[in-house]
Amino acid sequence: MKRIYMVGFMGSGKSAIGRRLSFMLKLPYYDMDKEIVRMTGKSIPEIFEENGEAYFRQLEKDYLAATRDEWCIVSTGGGVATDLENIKLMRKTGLVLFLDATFDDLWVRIHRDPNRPIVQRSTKEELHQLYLKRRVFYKKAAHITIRTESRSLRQITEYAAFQVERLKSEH
Ligand SMILES: Nc1ncnc2c1ncn2[C@@H]1O[C@H](COP(=O)(O)OP(=O)(O)OP(=O)(O)O)[C@@H](O)[C@H]1O
Ligand SMILES: O=C(O)C1=C[C@@H](O)[C@@H](O)[C@H](O)C1
Ligand SMILES: [Mg+2]
Repeated sequence: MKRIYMVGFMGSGKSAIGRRLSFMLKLPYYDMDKEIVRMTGKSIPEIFEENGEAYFRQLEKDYLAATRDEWCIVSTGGGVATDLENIKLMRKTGLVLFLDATFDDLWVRIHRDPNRPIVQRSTKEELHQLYLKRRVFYKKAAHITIRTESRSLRQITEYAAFQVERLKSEH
C-alpha cells in the first residue's frame, strides 16, 4: 500500500490536484497520460486515431502493472478506474482518491479541449451518460471520495493531503 491514485472523470482535476499533492507531501509524481505520451512518442489523439482506443486501454493496463513499488502520486487517465482489473490492482497497491465533480463543472472545463478524443467524438448528452455510468466505477474504486464543487484547487489538495495522512496511519 504505497501509491496514491487519483481517479475521476475527465476534467475532475486528477492532474492538477495530483501535481499539487506531490509537492505538498514531497512524493514523486506520475501522470499516466503524460507517461504514455512520453513512452510512445505520440499524443493521445494520435494514439486513438492510429492504434485505436483498445490499444490505448492496454497501454494503461501495462503502465499500471509496471509502476515501481514506491511511495508516489499517480494521476490516472479518466478511463483507468472504469476497468475492474485496474480497480483491483490499484486498491491492492495503494490508496485510491476519487475527485467527485458535478457534470456541469466538468463540461465547462473539458468541452473545448482538442486533446481529449472522447470529448471530441461525443455530444454533451453522450458525455453526461458516460459520466453517470463511470461514476459508479469511480465510487467502487475509491477508498476516499472528495467532492470538489465550489472548492479551490488548494482547498481540495489540502483536504486530500489530510485524508492521505489519516489513512496512511491506519495501514
Ligand atoms: N476545483 C477546481 N477549481 C478550479 N479549476 C479546476 C478545479 N479542478 C480542476 N480544475 C481545472 O480544470 C482543468 C482540468 O483539470 P485536469 O487536467 O487536472 O483534469 P484531469 O482530471 O486530469 O482530466 P483528464 O482525465 O482528461 O486527464 C485544469 O485547468 C484544472 O486546473
Ligand atoms: O476519460 C477517458 O477515457 C480519457 C481521459 C484522459 O485522461 C485520457 O486518458 C484519454 O483522453 C481518455
Ligand atoms: Mg489528467
